[in-house]
Amino acid sequence: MVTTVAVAGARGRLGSLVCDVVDELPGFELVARLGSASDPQEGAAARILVDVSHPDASPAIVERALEHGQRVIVGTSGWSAERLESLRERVRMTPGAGVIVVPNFSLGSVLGTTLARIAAPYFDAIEVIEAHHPGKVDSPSGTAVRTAELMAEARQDRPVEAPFAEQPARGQLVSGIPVHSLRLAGVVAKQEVRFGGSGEVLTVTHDTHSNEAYRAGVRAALEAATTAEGLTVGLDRVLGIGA
Ligand SMILES: NC(=O)C1=CN([C@@H]2O[C@H](COP(=O)(O)OP(=O)(O)OC[C@H]3O[C@@H](n4cnc5c(N)ncnc54)[C@H](OP(=O)(O)O)[C@@H]3O)[C@@H](O)[C@H]2O)C=CC1
Ligand SMILES: O=C(O)C1=N[C@H](C(=O)O)C[C@H](O)C1
Repeated sequence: MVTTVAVAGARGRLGSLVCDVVDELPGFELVARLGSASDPQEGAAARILVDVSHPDASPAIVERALEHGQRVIVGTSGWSAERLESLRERVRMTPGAGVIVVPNFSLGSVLGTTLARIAAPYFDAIEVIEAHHPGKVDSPSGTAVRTAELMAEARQDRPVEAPFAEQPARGQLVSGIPVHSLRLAGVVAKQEVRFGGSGEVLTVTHDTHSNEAYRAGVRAALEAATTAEGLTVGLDRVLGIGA
């Protein structure tokens, strides 16, 4: 049986890669390439809706897909812990619904976040620096937000040291952890988590050099979406890393 797929944000940087992956994946068929001007009903018959659009548009796109009874993969940023909590409740109330939210489809990135989460309880000074291409519309990145939230959770919300955090140049506090965003020509995506200790600094760095880094994760999410039920968050969960 062929699994039909619609992609919201199909003409974007990530969307065009997702369309490529669907086209080359046996057993899947791309039936709708949706953009900001598409009729909301277009693609409603597809089994899976992949949302890789815009953080402001994503909640309504996901809600519509759930109303259509579609399985959903979300790659769009902006899904903070708070947004995910209401999505979890929405999915719980919808028998048979399956939603996979993947803040970052790159294996290296998700491993970097896992390592940062492991280190977080052992250092009281933590800062995140993320850099992206200048076309990125949001900051901080979804990956940085997710990493900060997971580190805070691993510390059982024991606050980090963030002296002078009220000064604008000290970054934006996410779950109490300062996050600094750079938007620079020449960069695709990069994240550093710096842990300050007594006489030492540990840095967990991940560099994305091209969108190809997302290909395997997109493929894994598509395969998982055919059977996934409930809300799954993170490529680590899709791949069973650290499970
Ligand atoms: N999870 C991950 O690994 C990754 C996530 N991302 C995230 O994915 C999102 C998209 O990034 P990127 O591809 O670089 O962005 P782009 O700006 O290149 O593409 C976004 C696309 O979304 C479309 N769009 C905007 N609003 C809507 C809407 N209401 N319905 C349908 N389509 C819409 C636009 O369509 P149109 O052209 O028709 O206006 C545009 O083509 C961002 O949130 C980004 O952070 C990016 C890379 C990796
Ligand atoms: O916009 C991007 O490019 C990316 N967005 C995601 C994010 O906000 O974390 C994932 C990756 O960093 C690339």
